Amino acid sequence: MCPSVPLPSPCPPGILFPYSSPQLWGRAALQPPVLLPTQRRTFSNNKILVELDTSSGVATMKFKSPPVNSLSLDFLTEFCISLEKLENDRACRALIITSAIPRIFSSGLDIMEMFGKSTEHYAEFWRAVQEMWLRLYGSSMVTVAAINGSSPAGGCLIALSCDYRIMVENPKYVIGLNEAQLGIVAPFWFKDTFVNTVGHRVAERSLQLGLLHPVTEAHQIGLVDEVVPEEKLQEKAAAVVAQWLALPDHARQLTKSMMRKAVLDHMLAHREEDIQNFVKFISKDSIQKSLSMYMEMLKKKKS
Ligand SMILES: CCCCC/C=C\CCCC/C=C/C(=O)SCCNC(=O)CCNC(=O)[C@H](O)C(C)(C)COP(=O)(O)OP(=O)(O)OC[C@H]1O[C@@H](n2cnc3c(N)ncnc32)[C@H](O)[C@@H]1OP(=O)(O)O
Repeated sequence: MCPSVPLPSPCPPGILFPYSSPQLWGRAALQPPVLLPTQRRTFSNNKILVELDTSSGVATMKFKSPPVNSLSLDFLTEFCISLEKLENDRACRALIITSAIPRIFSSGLDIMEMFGKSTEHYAEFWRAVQEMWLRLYGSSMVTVAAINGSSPAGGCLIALSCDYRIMVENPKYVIGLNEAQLGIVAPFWFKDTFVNTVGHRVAERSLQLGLLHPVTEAHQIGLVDEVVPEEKLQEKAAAVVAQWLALPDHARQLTKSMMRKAVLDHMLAHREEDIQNFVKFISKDSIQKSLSMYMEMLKKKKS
């Protein structure tokens, strides 16, 4: 597996020698020595911007879907395509997810995708939500959420699915699984992801009350790992990634898989049933009414 490569000393600049240091362990290190003409690769669509620094193996993904980065079917599709590209890119070992929209990380699932649509549409939408979670929670990359704004429900799920969460210190920002406040229910795999992060008791109370936690409280309950001033966010995220990348990828990845496997397997085993449950639940008149009232409330809040 591990080729023994004679290392010149010092290494010529711009040339990557596999296994030369812990920082080079992993997918990037499995490649033969290569010249690095450019160190940055960028790809973008109208919802998401991704920049991969091929020298460090770290990609930064920025959500840029105004007004609030809501997770529409289009957004989820672009998100999954971006994740797949990075996962299959041997030069990429870590991903930082953040937002380009001021004050909002993501407003969660796009409520309009769950309102007044056909059962076929609900099924397609829910499959896309599942796919996003399966890819992110099951990612072999180091994943860090750099949360620079509010992050309710599906937005919180994205953060929870990462390996580490850093949130900007701002009394106006909130994060949590607030589904109960909308008159809907977080599905079992949202709940499992939450429980795996904050523990059963905290999750039970927070979910039943549909709480959106201010940043300091989110830190206290372990929903976010660190709180930093806005201007330190990217620097902190890079430092955390460097710490996690200092370990050999295979050991970290196998450990991650061991910790998350039961929850991922459970969802995969019940995927079709979960879609049917979602479609049945969301199509109910009472649920449609709750969503409609919630959207009204959001609009009234503005005026
Ligand atoms: C028992 C079996 C169960 C099986 C499973 C069944 C159940 C289903 C589970 C579904 C899980 C759902 C997960 C979700 O993610 S639901 C979405 C939850 N999200 C929210 O509650 C956030 C709502 N939004 C806000 O609180 C605020 O908008 C804000 C994000 C804090 C931003 O505030 P602000 O900057 O003041 O902006 P506005 O409120 O003025 O919003 C701007 C426009 O964006 C629209 N908007 C906001 N959020 C959403 C959204 N999530 N989806 C769609 N649209 C959204 C808002 O209405 C404004 O639109 P307008 O300009 O046209 O008025």
